[in-house]
Amino acid sequence: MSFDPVLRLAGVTRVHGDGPQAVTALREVNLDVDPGQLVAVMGPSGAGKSTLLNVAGGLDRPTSGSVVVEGVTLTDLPAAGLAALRRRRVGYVFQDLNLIPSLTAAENVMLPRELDGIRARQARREALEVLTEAGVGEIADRFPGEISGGQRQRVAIARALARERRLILADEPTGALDTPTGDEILQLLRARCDAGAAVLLVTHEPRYAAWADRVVFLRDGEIADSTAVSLESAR
Ligand SMILES: Nc1ncnc2c1ncn2[C@@H]1O[C@H](COP(=O)(O)OP(=O)(O)OP(=O)(O)O)[C@@H](O)[C@H]1O
Repeated sequence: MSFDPVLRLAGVTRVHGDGPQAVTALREVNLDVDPGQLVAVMGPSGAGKSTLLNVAGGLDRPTSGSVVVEGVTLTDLPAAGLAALRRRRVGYVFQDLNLIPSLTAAENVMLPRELDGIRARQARREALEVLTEAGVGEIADRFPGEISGGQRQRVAIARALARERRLILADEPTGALDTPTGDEILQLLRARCDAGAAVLLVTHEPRYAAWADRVVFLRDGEIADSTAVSLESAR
């Protein structure tokens, strides 16, 4: 197993827009996330948390600085290479979930694998496995409109965790879930971490940050503080 960071941000600055409207969402951010580490990102609204996640996963490009995922510098990759790397190595859970309404839960989970040329049967087997792990195996053949909000959230988590994605990026994955369900989602992320993945989790909830190994506080696009968590008893 390699001990290099799964994710390395070096001197990352992201300016949205230009001229007088320009907003510096990230300013010279340096951040490493090692295999097995869960890093929580906290900070006030507008601090740059979502921008940080988008840049880390190659959905957005930094204005300057570099982003390296498992030794590959995203900023050097052409668009096609970047898309393939995102599908294979990076799992996302977005606030708005982004499930495709015309596909069943299993098909939503299978889609990125099939885009990578994996046969449907194998992709379905993997999807059922990870949906079961996320506690929603029984609704695999239902459409997003036919399941509850909490179940949709678990399907989105399952999609992010499918196969050996090594970098999981989660933006408020517990959303409006009740506390027990939110705790279960955190348990799933934590288990993936313990199996060697790196997780970057944006959360406003201190109770969820307690599951992290480290909490990074962003303020005005800068890392204002970075604290190791040793609250084993809080989990
Ligand atoms: N596409 C964009 N164009 C212009 N400005 C943007 C864009 N995306 C984000 N911003 C600005 O960049 C700053 C950081 O936004 P970001 O969404 O990263 O913050 P956040 O910490 O995730 O906020 P929240 O907790 O409210 O989701 C904000 O000032 C925001 O208005």
